Amino acid sequence: MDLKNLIWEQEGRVAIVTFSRPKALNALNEETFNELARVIDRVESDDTVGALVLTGAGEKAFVAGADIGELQALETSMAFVAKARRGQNLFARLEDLSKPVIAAINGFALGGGLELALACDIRFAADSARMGLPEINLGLIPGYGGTQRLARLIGEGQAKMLIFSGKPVTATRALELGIVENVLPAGELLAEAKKLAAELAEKAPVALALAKRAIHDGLATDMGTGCSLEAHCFSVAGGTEDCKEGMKAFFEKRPAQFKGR
Ligand SMILES: C/C=C/C(=O)SCCNC(=O)CCNC(=O)[C@H](O)C(C)(C)COP(=O)(O)OP(=O)(O)OC[C@H]1O[C@@H](n2cnc3c(N)ncnc32)[C@H](O)[C@@H]1OP(=O)(O)O
Repeated sequence: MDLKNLIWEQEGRVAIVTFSRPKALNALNEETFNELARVIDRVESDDTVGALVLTGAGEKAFVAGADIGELQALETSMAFVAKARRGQNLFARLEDLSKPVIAAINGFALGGGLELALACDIRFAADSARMGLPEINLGLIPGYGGTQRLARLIGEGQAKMLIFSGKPVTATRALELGIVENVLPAGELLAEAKKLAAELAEKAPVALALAKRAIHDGLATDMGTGCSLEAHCFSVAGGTEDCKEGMKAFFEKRPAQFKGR
């Protein structure tokens, strides 16, 4: 892909996208948002891609937030609303991808950078990484979904601790809080994230997409409605050729060959 602030690589069925704005610690500007939207379109539509890994260029930062220079240039309250909605809508599209998205947090994930990671399905962090929502120090609050996703992920009190204080936490503390699912030595982070992505990319694509849908949409509703949604996703998966192949492969004691239908 022809990109300036992102680097697109593909290894087998895994797409690896690296945020690369070295002079701004990979901060998210409008141009990067436009490119991320194109990447999301590509991942969703490209059947050769079964999973996506996001990471940051360099050792210092994953993504150090929204571009503060662009925020400083905003002059009206409606401009701030538009800025927030732009990021919220883009991250919602990332979260809505039918394929698994793994964040490999290689360094600072601050503000919009952590909000980006929170819109991913699974977060791996380097043991040297630090993450937080420091917008309060700029007289702002998180604006790309961070107040909503973090509170749902780690609970209201812990989310308030991070958002009110603006203080970053270490990767180890992030693991304790449930912000990340794994912490690894920095030198092993990307390899392990790609390894998991490759494993997930070989699963039955429709079943994996339905599991993601049932979990995500179920959390937005009550248990009864969520279980009803699960039953319908279960039935759709049950009607796929891949389900028939999976069960046939089990009895024939061989690996299943899933085709995504
Ligand atoms: C809705 C979402 C809102 C938001 O996300 S608001 C922004 C939230 N993020 C932050 O507040 C983090 C801002 N960055 C920092 O606090 C620091 O950076 C770090 C702690 C990450 C690293 O500090 P250090 O090691 O001293 O590096 P350095 O000199 O501050 O940064 C290197 C260059 O990167 C630029 N930069 C860093 N973060 C951003 C950013 N978020 N937007 C624009 N530029 C950024 C700096 O200005 C500087 O540039 P130069 O070398 O020209 O002085």
